[in-house]
Amino acid sequence: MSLEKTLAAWEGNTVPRNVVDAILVAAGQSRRMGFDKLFTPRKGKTLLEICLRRVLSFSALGRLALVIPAERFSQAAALASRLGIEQKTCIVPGGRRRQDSVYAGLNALSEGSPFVMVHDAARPLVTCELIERVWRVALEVGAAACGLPSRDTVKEAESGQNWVRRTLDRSLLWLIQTPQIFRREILQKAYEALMRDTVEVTDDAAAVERVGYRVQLVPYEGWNFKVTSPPDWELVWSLLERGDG
Ligand SMILES: Nc1ccn([C@@H]2O[C@H](COP(=O)(O)OP(=O)(O)OP(=O)(O)O)[C@@H](O)[C@H]2O)c(=O)n1
Ligand SMILES: C[C@](O)(CO)[C@H](O)COP(=O)(O)O
Repeated sequence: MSLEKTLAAWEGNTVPRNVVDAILVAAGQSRRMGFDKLFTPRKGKTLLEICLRRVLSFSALGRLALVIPAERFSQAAALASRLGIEQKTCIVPGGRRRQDSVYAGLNALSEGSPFVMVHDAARPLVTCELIERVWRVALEVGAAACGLPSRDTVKEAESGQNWVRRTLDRSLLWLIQTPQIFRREILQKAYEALMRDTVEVTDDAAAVERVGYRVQLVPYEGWNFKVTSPPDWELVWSLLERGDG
């Protein structure tokens, strides 16, 4: 569906279909966790499956690039088949850095829907409502990222040391998360430049910012943390098992 038709459908309160392609990055090495946090099952479920099901509940979803470690191909293919999403899904081997994995996903989805969402599979508590909120903003302004306004005081330290250099104005600081949604051409341009310039970024919005686009932040206070180290593993499963996540 074209951008114009998408906007018209949205204004007419019809939920448009197939307008946001998604890149779900799941090709990290889980070094801080110490075991593969996305593919290791607990009571028969993996965080990857939980996250994927939540992304699939977004009704505007088009195609999906599932970016995984190459050696997990058969597991990912079995999951896609169990969920009945083989037609809409490309399973893509990831790269060394997160940005290489996103770029691999983007290339696999070339010439698709007018918007592309990037989401970390390591944030399995994402909800359909959150994705919709981010998308509404992206639809309006072209580039949107979910985040949490800082609730703590944030200090900058001396490089490599624990001495405080200064205290930052926290009213301006956000902790950035995914999902992040962009007009396709914006993300494409940003990633082409990133790869050409051999620059490293830690999120997709940073790639977009550096080629001159403005990204609007979407505040979210719900659970959407990145499952990174062992305490997060316990927390995420207890939230899921209690039905709170
Ligand atoms: N080369 C990479 C690195 C990260 N990711 C994905 O990007 C998300 C955010 O990364 P993080 O949770 O920090 O995962 P890891 O890279 O696996 O963690 P670590 O740095 O501890 O190894 C995760 O869904 C991860 O699978 C990826 O697809 N490809
Ligand atoms: C994209 C991200 O989730 C934003 O918080 C985060 O930066 C990814 O972390 P990584 O350490 O770069 O994998």
